[in-house]
Amino acid sequence: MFKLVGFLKPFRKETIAGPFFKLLEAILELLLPTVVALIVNNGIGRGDKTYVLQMGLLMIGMAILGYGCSLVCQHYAARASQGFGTNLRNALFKHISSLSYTELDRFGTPSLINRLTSDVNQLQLAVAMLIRLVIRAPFICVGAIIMAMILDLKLSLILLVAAPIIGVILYFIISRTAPLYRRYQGKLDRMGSVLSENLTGVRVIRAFAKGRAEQKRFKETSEDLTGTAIHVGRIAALLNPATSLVVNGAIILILWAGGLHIDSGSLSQGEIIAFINYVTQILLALIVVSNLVIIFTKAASSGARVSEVLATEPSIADGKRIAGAPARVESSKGTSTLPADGAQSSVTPVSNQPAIAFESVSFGYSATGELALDDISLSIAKGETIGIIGGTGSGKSTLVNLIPRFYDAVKGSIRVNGIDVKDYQLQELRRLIGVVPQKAMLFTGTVAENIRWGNPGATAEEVAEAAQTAQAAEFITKLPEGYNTVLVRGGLNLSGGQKQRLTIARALASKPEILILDDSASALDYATDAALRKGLRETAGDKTLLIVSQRVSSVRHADRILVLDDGKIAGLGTHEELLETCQVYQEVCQSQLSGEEAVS
Ligand SMILES: Nc1ncnc2c1ncn2[C@@H]1O[C@H](COP(=O)(O)OP(=O)(O)OP(=O)(O)O)[C@@H](O)[C@H]1O
Repeated sequence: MFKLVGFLKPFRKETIAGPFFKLLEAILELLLPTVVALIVNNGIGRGDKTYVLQMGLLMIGMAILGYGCSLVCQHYAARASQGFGTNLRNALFKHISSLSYTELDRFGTPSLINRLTSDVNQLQLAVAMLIRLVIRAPFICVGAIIMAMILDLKLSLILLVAAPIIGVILYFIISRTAPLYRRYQGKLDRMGSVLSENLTGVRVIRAFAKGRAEQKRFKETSEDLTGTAIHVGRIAALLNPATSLVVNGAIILILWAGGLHIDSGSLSQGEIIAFINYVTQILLALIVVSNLVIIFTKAASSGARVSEVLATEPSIADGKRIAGAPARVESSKGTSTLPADGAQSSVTPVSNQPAIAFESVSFGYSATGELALDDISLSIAKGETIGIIGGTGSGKSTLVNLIPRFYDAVKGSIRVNGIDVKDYQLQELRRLIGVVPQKAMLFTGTVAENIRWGNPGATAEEVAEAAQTAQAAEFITKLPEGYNTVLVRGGLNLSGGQKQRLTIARALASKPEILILDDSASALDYATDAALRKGLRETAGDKTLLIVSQRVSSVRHADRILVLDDGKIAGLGTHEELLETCQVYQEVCQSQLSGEEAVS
């Protein structure tokens, strides 16, 4: 939590000067009732108009000066809070970008969005209040009590009794609202999650006519959130009336006791007016303090949520190997050295080293849960095309996600070009691998910009070539502006198959050594899928290709096919070999291909 204070460092001047000017304003405000008392006693009481005029002008001067001070403070508070918010948001975003899928899965997207937006906003507001009011309100409270004590010590004892009562009220409210604010933020995350599911899955919801059910689910989540907000609001709402009650009670007592003092001549009329003015100032300041308490209680829970993300260390960090430095590779045939050759890729394959090697790899998504991959050993030669097939949930995506270290294996090791993936700099490793995920994801921008995304230096010819291989060139040329057509919001204006082909073109344009297609041609018709595989084969060169698919037709022409079943290897070989030896593969083929197709 204290780490967050560091984000205020660049605004040291504002955080010191802001409260200083506010303090000047508060001093002027504290002096005003005394000036009023002087006007009443020395001016009005004695009928001295000149005195009243002079002191009146002094009051106006003090008010203008106070206003000026307040404006300067406001300016500093705005600069510091906005700057703090921007820096914190940027740092949080950068940190979130560095987290691995494991941490991102743990927090969940809606919660991270809430932490980046509403929690940072809450902290930003707290900073503004910190500069504008945190010093001023208590200063006015204490100052007004001191001024009142100077005026009449005995009368001010009433205030000294009222102060601890207010302290108890504040403690009662804070101790009850703080946990509720945390619960409220959690429920806000839950509502974000329901909202996000509904917006992204709107087509499915409509197709299944689940609109009503989803509206009901959203209403329930929303009402749950509202219930907590009302509950916490009810407790927090006690603060102002309770404080007012105590202070007004004190005012009544002061008026009663003050009246007696005036009668006895120990207090003047001007002084009692000043005294009541001070008590009113205390009341107003206490109302501000009460609201500050609510703002800071909320900010404390937001701060804890933001700090939790910032304190989360990415479980997947860069390896020891410095990008560009030669790497030592241990193999059964001895140790060789990988030369460093600059930014593009410092990893030069060592002869006889497989492009990818899994050695007794196991993986589970949670430390205690089931294994999604169990003891996988596999070696893929450079330039080889491997098809990966298996039922849903058999571990196909999990297996390929371990290669670019989206997740880390819990047991065993994975080597790329003979080097443990954990030894690579992440950027270097991921530059070697092009991944086309199951869900096509494009960005706002032109078609060409999207294809160039992984390789901004790609020439127009390279972009066209990648599109051609991905079977995207034809539909791109038919778009209104061809390669300059702007894709809106993740490619909303494209069909599922078109989006998939563009994501494949994007991966190809970055010229990876290893290309992983994770069920990324599922929306293509059989003819286009076949043309895509032909294009990939013709242009592959020594590129290693991993094709994950549910369709036998997509993998049957691969050099070898890996069959996964419940996280384990059920078979590995050519289509023909597996038809002979692997029962799982036979069953998949039987369910998809006619007898003739299967053996042809
Ligand atoms: N992010 C995740 N968190 C927890 N469990 C997961 C996660 N992703 C996948 N799993 C689980 O891991 C197992 C393997 O999933 P995986 O996505 O690798 O299967 P798959 O063979 O690619 O399936 P499909 O063909 O349906 O995409 C499944 O049991 C799945 O429920």
